[in-house]
Amino acid sequence: MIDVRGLRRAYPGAAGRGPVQALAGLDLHVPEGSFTSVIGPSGCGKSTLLRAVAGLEDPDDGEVLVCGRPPGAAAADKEIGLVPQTPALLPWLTVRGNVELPARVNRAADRRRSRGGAAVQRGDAAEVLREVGLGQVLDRYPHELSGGMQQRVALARAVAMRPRVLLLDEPFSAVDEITREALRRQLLALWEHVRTTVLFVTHSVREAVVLSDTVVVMAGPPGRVVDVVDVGLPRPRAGADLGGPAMHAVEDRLRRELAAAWAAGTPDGAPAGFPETPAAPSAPEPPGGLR
Ligand SMILES: Nc1ncnc2c1ncn2[C@@H]1O[C@H](COP(=O)(O)OP(=O)(O)OP(=O)(O)O)[C@@H](O)[C@H]1O
Repeated sequence: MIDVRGLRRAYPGAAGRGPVQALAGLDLHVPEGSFTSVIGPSGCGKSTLLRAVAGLEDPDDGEVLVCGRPPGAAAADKEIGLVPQTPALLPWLTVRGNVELPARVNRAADRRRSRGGAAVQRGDAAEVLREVGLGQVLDRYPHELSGGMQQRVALARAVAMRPRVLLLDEPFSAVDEITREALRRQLLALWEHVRTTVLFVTHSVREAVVLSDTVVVMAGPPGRVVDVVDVGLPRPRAGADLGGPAMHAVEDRLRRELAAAWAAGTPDGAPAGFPETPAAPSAPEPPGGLR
C-alpha cells in the first residue's frame, strides 16, 4: 500500500553550513490494512518521511508510491488522510463542520469535474465523531474543547473521508499522559473497526507496541531504517488485557534499538550518563495494560 524506495531528501543548511541530509536512501514497505509505527530519535527524519508519503515533500531521489501511485495523485483523490501534531481546526466551524469540510470540498471538486454528476459518498461525520466519543459536542466550536478533544476531532476529520492510507504524526504529543492513554484506546478501537492502512510516528515505545503490527526503527540524521520489528501480539487488542511477557520482550528490544539509534545519530556518540547497557526489563503492567 505504501512503497518507499531509496528516498533521499536534504534541506538547505543555515548560512555557512552545508545542507541537512534528512533522509538517506530510505526503503519502507507498508502492507495494505496494516498498522505500522515509526520510532526513532528526535531529528532522525520521521516527519520528513511522513510528509513525503503525504505528498508534501518532493524527494531529491528515490520513489514513493501510495496505492501504486505518486502521493500527489493519491492525495488529490482523498486516498490519504493526515493527522498532524497539532489539530489545526478552523475556529469558525463547529466540530461537525470541521469534520464535514473535506467531504464538502471534495464534493464541490467532483461536481466541477463531472459537471453536476454524483458526488463521492464518504463516512458520516456525526457517526465518526460518535466513534471517537464526541457525539455530545457536535455543535461546539474548537475553542470550547480541550486539547485532547480537538485532537480527536482532527482524527475524526481524517477518518471520515475513509482514506485508504492514514498518516499520523505524533498526534498525541501535546496532551497529558492520561488523555494520551484514552486517545490511544480510541484510536485502537477505531482502527480495529475500519482497518485502513496506518503509518504512525511516535516517540513512545509502549504506544508503538500496543497499536502496531510492525514497528520501524529509524536512526539519523541522515534518516535511515535500522530495524523492522514484528510485534506479533494477537488482535483485537482494544479492551484486551495486554502487558504480558511477550509485550515486554518487544518493548525491551525496541528500547535497546532506540538507545543504539540515538548514539549512532549523535556525532560524538552518547553523552555522559546515557545508558550504554540495555534498559532494565519493563515493569509488569496493571490489568488493562494500554499505557
Ligand atoms: N524545513 C527544514 N529546513 C531545514 N532543516 C529541516 C527542515 N525540516 C527538517 N529539517 C531537519 O531535517 C532533519 C529531520 O527532521 P524531521 O523533522 O523529519 O525529524 P523527526 O525525526 O521528525 O524529529 P522530531 O522527532 O523531533 O519531530 C532534522 O535534522 C531537522 O533539523
